[in-house]
Amino acid sequence: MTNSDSDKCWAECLDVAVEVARKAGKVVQEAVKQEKSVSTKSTPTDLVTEADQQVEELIISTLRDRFPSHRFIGEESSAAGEKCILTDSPTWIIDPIDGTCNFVHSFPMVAVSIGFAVNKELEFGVIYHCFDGTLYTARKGHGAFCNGVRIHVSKEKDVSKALILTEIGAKRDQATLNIFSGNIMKLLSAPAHGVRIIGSSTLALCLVATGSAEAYYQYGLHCWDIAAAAVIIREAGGVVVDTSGCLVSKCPVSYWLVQEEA
Ligand SMILES: O=P(O)(O)O[C@H]1[C@H](O)[C@@H](O)[C@H](O)[C@H](O)[C@@H]1O
Ligand SMILES: [Mg+2]
Ligand SMILES: [Mg+2]
Repeated sequence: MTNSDSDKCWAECLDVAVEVARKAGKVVQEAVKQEKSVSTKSTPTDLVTEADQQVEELIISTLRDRFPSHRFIGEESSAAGEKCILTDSPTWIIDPIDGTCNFVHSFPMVAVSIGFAVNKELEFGVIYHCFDGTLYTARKGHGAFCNGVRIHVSKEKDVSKALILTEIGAKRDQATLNIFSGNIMKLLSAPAHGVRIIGSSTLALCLVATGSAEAYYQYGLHCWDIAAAAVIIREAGGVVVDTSGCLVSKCPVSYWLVQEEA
């Protein structure tokens, strides 16, 4: 496939991703009003609902019909035991409901996140805010957008003039809580203008991409939380780094314990 052919192809995939994200977002909008059947995964605070599973099934089946040769990595498929295998094949990396705890409580910070990688490089990301319909998109080399308007990260470099976003994640053991609270104390003593936890890593990362906050950090994020957002952050002029401060240049999925096919 020539460069211009693949360029056209991934552009078409992005259009389909936007269509599917909106469709899935509408299902979430309806589901949030219904009675929810809530269960837990890795810890008592790692919630999952039937809606998470149904929305992921809707996204993957729609995309698989359109692109039968593509591969899929989904949060709930992974929870059901499917291995996350990243190869050079076109791969969709999906978080059907990001902010499940918020969804359960009808707290209005819930998103559908669809990332897309080829040759282990992230090509584009789509994040749809299920409550207010805001759509964040970005394609490698083509900029990042919020509802079609170009977005850019904040220019602020001084932590004492920064608003920082983070998430605790699902672990609540004492060691994790000590690290988490210790980091917040350090930031508040900097003193950062503020630290915020909104309960959706993808929407938090989109707020960084729009310049509404200076940084986001979290230990233990999954690839489906960050795949789409990484493209949006980079195309908005930001960087994605690992805990040692090194740039995560390849697709984070290959970075995070994803067994590469032998
Ligand atoms: O499970 P979902 O898809 O809701 O994603 C959330 C993660 O589970 C949290 O660990 C993480 O802290 C973030 O809240 C992230 O949005
Ligand atoms: Mg998530
Ligand atoms: Mg999720």
